[in-house]
Amino acid sequence: MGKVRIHELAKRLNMTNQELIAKLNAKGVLAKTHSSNVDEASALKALEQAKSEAATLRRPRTVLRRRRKEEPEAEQSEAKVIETPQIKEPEAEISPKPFEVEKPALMPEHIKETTVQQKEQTVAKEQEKPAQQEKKPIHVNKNVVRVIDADSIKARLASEGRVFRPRSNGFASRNGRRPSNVREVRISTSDFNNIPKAMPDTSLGQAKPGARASKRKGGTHGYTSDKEKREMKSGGYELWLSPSKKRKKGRRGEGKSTQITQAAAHKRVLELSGPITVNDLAHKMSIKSGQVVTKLMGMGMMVTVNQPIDPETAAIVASEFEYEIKNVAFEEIDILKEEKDVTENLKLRAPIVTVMGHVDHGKTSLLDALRKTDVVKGEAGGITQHIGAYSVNTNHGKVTFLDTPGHEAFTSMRARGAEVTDIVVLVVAADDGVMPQTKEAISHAKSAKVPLVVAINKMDSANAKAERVMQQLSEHDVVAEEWGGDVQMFKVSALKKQGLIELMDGIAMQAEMMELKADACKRAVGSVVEAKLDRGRGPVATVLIKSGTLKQGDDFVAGEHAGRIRAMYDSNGEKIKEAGPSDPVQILGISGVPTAGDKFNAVEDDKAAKSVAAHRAQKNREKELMKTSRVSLENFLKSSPTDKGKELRLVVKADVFGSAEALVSALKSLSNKQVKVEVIHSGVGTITENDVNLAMASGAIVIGFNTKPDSKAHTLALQEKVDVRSYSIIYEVIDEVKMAMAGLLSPVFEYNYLGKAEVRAIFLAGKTGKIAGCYVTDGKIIRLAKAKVLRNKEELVGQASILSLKRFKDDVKEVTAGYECGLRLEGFSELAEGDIIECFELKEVAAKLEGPTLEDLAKIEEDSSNKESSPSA
Ligand SMILES: Nc1nc2c(ncn2[C@@H]2O[C@H](COP(=O)(O)OP(=O)(O)OP(=O)(O)O)[C@@H](O)[C@H]2O)c(=O)[nH]1
Repeated sequence: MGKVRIHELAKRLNMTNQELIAKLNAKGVLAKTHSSNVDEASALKALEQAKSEAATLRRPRTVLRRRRKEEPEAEQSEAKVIETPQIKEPEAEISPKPFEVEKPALMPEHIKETTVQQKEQTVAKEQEKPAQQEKKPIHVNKNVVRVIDADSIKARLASEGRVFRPRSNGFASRNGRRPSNVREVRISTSDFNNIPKAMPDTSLGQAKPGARASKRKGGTHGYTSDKEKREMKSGGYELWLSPSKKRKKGRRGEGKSTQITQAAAHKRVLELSGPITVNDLAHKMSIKSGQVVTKLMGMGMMVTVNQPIDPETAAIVASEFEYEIKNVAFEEIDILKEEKDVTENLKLRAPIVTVMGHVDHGKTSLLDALRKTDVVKGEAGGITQHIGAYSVNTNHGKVTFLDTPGHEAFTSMRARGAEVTDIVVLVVAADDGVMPQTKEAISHAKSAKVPLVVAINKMDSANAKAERVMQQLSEHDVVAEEWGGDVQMFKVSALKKQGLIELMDGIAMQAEMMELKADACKRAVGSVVEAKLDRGRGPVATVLIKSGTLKQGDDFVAGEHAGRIRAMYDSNGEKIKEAGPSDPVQILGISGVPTAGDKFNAVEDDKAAKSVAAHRAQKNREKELMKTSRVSLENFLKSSPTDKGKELRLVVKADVFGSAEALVSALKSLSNKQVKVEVIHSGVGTITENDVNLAMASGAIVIGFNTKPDSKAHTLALQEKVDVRSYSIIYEVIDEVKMAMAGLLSPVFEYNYLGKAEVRAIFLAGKTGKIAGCYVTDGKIIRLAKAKVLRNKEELVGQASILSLKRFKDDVKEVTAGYECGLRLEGFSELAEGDIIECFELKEVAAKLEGPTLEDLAKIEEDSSNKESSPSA
C-alpha cells in the first residue's frame, strides 16, 4: 500500500473529508486538506484503532470487567458454551455451599463482546420501555463508578491515609467471613468518597454475620427474578445498588442517615386510660424501650419492659421525652353521679334478712310461714310470687327477706361485693341441734360481721331440746340473751306456725338497734338479687333498693347491662310505679340478664347507662383474661412486710371432727404478735362450693386435711383462683402455714461484730473532713461496713458507715488486726484521738415464728387419733 489522497480514501470509506482528517489527526496521522497525501496502511490502522475505542466507550458502565487470567484453551471453549441457553454446565458450577463464590471464568474477548452487545441491546430496550417499567430494578447504574480490585482500592486508600471499609452487605458469608476467593468489589461513588480517614483498618472479612454473598449463577439465560438479573450482571456477585436506586427501593445499602424528626405538638399528647407497659409507652413515643427503662431507673424504679407503670409515672417519664399524658380513664363514678345521702332525708329502712341453717332444719318452711305472717295481709296472705326477695309487715315495721335460703346466695353475693344482708336468721332444728352447716352459717355471718337471730325450729317435735341447741351454739360463741349473751333466740315451729310473730318482732327489734337508715329522696342505688330470661317478657331482674327511689321510666345500669324501667312489680306480683329503700322489686326493660350481686344504679339518662354498661362489660372481659390468684400461701410469702392485713385467714376442712379440731388449734397456736391466724370456718367432709365461696368472699385459703374438694368446688376454685390445698400430714400443713406467715413478717436484722480499731491520730483532709489514723486491735475493719464510735471505752458518740478505708495511699477493702489504716466515716466528723471504732454489719435473717414444737405437734396428732377412734368425739 502506498500513499493515498484524503478525498480518495474518504470516498472509499464513505466519510466526509473533514471527518476523516479529524479521525486521522486524532490518531497522529497528519493531514490538512482533502488533497493531502497520507500513508494508506497507517491511515487504515489508525481508523481501526479509533473504531475499537469507540466500541469500548459505548459499553455500559455496569458491565463487569474482570482481570484477565490465563486459562487453558479447553476452558476457553467451555466458556464459549456458557452463552448457549440449552447448556446447563455453568449451573453445575454453583457451589454447594451457598455463600462460597466461585472465581469467574475468564471469558474470551469475542464472547465478552457478544455479552457487551447483548447488554447494550438490553439497555436500549430498557430505555425504550415506558417510564414505570424503568423504575423496576435494573442493572444500569449511573452512580456506581466501577469495578475495582479490592486490593487496589486498599492500596489507593492507604496512600491517601484512608482505610477501606466495605459495606456490611458486601461479600460476606453467613458466618461473617468473606469468601476467600472474592477478589473484586463494586463500590459506589458516594461510598468511595465517604470512606473515612480515621477509621480503624478493617478488612472485607469483617462484614456483619448474616450479610449475604450471592451464589454464582452461570449463564445469561433462564433467569427471571431481579435478584438473578443483578447477579448475572455482576457475574455471579451481589451488586451494591447505587444510592439513588437504594433510596427508591427503600432498603439495603447506603441511604441517608436516619433523620431525627420531631412529632407535631398535637401528636405529642398520649392518651392513657390506665397503667401502661414500658414497652407500649416507648412504642407510643416512637423511642426505644431501653430509653424509658433508663429514665425509670434514673427515677429509682427498676422495671422491665413488660412491666406496667401507672399513668402518673408514665406522665413523668413522658415529660422527659417532651410528651404529655392525657388521662382519658373512664371514671364510672363521674357518669353514675351517685348522690350522697342528705342527713335530713335519712329515714329508718326495713332490715334485709337472710335465712340460713343446716339441711332439712326447716329454712324453706320457715320462709314460707314468715311470708304468710304478714300482720297486714293476715295469715292467708296474697298470692305471692317468687322473685328472690319479699317484704313482710310486722308490728315493728317492715322486714325484707331474701327468699333464697342457704349460704350460696349469701356468699356468692358477698363474693361479688354486694353486702346486702343486714341480719341472718339461723335456723336450728331443736330435734337435731348444731350441725356442720349450722357452723358454716355461723362462720359466714361472723366473717360478714352480720348479726344473728336464732330460730330454734321444730319445737313441736317430741325430740325438741332447745336447751341443748343453746348449749351447742354457745360453744360457737353464739350465746343467747337469756344466758347473758347478745343473740336473740326464738323457739318456733314453722310447721305449726308457732312463735313466728315473736321471731318477726325480734328481727325488727334487732334492726331498730342497728338503726338502719336510708335517704329515699335520690336516684335509686341497689343490688340485683335474682335475674332470669323470661320467655314472654325478656330479661327480668329482682332488685333490692338500698337507698333512693326507683321510678318507672328511670334509666339505669345493672352490672354490665343498661335499660329503662318499663314496668315494676312487687313480691305480691302487683304493678307499682315506684319503690323505695329496702323494697324488693322486679323490673322489666333491661338489655340483658345481670348476675345476682350486680350493682344497680338509676342514672341521669340512657347515654350514661349505656356508656357505664359498655365500660363494665369491657372491664369484665379484661378481668376474665387476667384473672389472677386471690390469696394464696405463695403470695402471702411474697407479700411485702408493709402489707396492711397481717391476718392469715383460713377455711379448714378435715375428714373427721377430731382432725379438724386438732388442726384448727395447731394453726391458731401459730398466731403471734405479727401475724394472726384466723380460722374463719372449720368443718368436716369434702371441700364444697360453699367453702370456696366463703374463702373467696373473705380472702381466705382453704385447707383440707385428708379431704379434697368436690368437682363443683374444684371448678369454682379454679375459676375464681381460690387457693385450695389438701394435705395428709399435719406437719406439712403447719410448716407451709408457718412459711406463709414468715413471708408476712418484717425482716429481722442480726448484729454481727466484725472488729475494733483505735483512733491514734486525726488528719484534716480539706473538704472531705476528718480522716482517722487507726490501729486495728481486734478482728477486722471492712470498708462500707457500719461502725460505732465509742469514747471513754463505752460511751457511744456516733454511728456511721465506713466510707473509705486506706492502707497508706491505697484504698483497701479490709484491714485486719495488727495493722494501721486510715478511715473516714460517712457524715460523722466528731472523731477524736482515743476513740474506739467498732465495726459491725447487720445481717438480714428470715423471721422466725413461735409455733408449736415438734413435741406439741406429736401430741396434737396423738390427741386427734384418739378422738377419731372415739365415736363420741
Ligand atoms: N315437725 C316439724 N317439721 C318441720 C318443721 N319445719 C320444717 N319441717 C319439716 O322438715 C323438713 C325439711 O323442711 P324444709 O323447710 O324443706 O327444710 P330446709 O332447711 O329448707 O331444707 P333444704 O332446703 O333441703 O335445706 C320438711 O319435711 C318439713 O316438713 C317444723 O317446725 N316442725
